[in-house]
Amino acid sequence: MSLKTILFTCIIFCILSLKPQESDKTCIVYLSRTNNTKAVAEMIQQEVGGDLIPVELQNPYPADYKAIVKQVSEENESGFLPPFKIKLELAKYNTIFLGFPTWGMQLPPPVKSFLNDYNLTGKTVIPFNTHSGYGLGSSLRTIGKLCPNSTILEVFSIKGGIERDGVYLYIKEDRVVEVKSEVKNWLQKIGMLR
Ligand SMILES: Cc1cc2nc3c(=O)[nH]c(=O)nc-3n(C[C@H](O)[C@H](O)[C@H](O)COP(=O)(O)O)c2cc1C
Repeated sequence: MSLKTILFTCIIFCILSLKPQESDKTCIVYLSRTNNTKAVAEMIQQEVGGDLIPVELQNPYPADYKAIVKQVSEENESGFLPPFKIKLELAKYNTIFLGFPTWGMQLPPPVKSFLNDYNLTGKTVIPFNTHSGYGLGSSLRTIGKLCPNSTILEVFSIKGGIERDGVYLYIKEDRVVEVKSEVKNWLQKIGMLR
């Protein structure tokens, strides 16, 4: 083998080993009604890359706040899991950021559907959340129960809107800078920054 061929082989080998493998792929699955959780999802994507995957349902929730609160409460009571509009292709992702608002101090029913329908065994799940000031409720315990064979990293949770009081998107203008910095610190802490 000539020196040229050996050099060429070495260069190709180096390029291939630098290319991210299929199993290194990241996605950011998120549920968002008034775009606060979406804003955080986009900040995460800006820092770590990955595919943004919004949760879309076969039957969207009502626009009216009182009506959605009532429906969610009934679904939590009955254990109804709302079906997704399309089947997601998650096999290629090894790291899944999972974003959701707090609904009724619980994990929203569509996120329960997600964890029930998709097998996340062996994957790293990174939860993030927005709420109107009351925190995560029982969400994290439910995530732990529904993905017992995943590695779950530390959650990021921050105040978003207060739809009840007519405050929809709260993560905007000056608050974007603050939240971006908190997102970056969290990503650093959990070892997700390159
Ligand atoms: C049906 C429903 C129930 C909610 N329940 C709670 C709650 O229990 N605790 C809380 O802090 N916020 C609650 N919120 C407020 C949202 O968690 C908060 O506005 C969040 O930032 C919305 O995220 P989004 O803009 O991504 O939809 C609720 C909102 C809705 C629509």
